[in-house]
Amino acid sequence: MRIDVVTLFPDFMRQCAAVGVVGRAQQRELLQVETWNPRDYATDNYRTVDGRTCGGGPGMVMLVEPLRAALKAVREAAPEPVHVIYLSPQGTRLTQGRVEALAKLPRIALLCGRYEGVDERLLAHEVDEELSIGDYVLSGGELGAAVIIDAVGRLQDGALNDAQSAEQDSFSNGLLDCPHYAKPVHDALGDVPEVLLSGDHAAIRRWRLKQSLGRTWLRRPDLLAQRALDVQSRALLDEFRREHAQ
Ligand SMILES: CN1CCN(C(=O)c2nonc2N)CC1
Repeated sequence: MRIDVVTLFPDFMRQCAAVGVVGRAQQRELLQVETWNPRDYATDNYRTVDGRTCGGGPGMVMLVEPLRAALKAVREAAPEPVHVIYLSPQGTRLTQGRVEALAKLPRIALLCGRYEGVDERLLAHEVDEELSIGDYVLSGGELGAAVIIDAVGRLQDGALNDAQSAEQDSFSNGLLDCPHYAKPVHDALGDVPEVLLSGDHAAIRRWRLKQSLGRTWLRRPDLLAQRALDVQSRALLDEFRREHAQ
């Protein structure tokens, strides 16, 4: 998969994509991340990329032309069609389901706005999707782009080793993750739950599912409402609720 990032801070984005699982995915050529700076497509000697907002008011707006020229270069850089995403609080909230769909595409481009944002005409004609990483205001789209690069990059086949992919499965079923423990088994802070030391893999799977269901019920009931539970999950959640009520 190829991800092209249009950003005024290419070094920052390259560093974000160079570490950990995503960095390894790039080394293994499972993922390619390229950056494009709109300043390189500005038409004046000052490499201007922003202008005063029409109608007055504070702040500046990113100009159409440098971004349009940068996106043209992105599209021409490889043959596959590009799905262009603009990061913005006005976008659809990013979910794991959307991440999994994006991870299957051959290419995406991430447009990172700064200042007050991007001229609406550019968004209307060049952007396929607006996505938000949350209901808060950042200084630019780069952190949202980094989130997408990480979440999508780690899903590329071969990016995660077997142990890590287990962790991913526990969330991708729409539930919060279960608790995790490492050594020592007994610690001043408490003990590791007995079932995890039992070697009974069926019991461990049940315990982890029960904890995920219970945590989701307690912390994110909205996620649970979106999800049909099978007979076993319903029974495990009822058990958790009874124990929690005591
Ligand atoms: C112009 N710029 C404003 C700030 N911004 C965000 O707050 C944001 N991006 O993705 N989710 C978000 N929330 C990115 C775009």
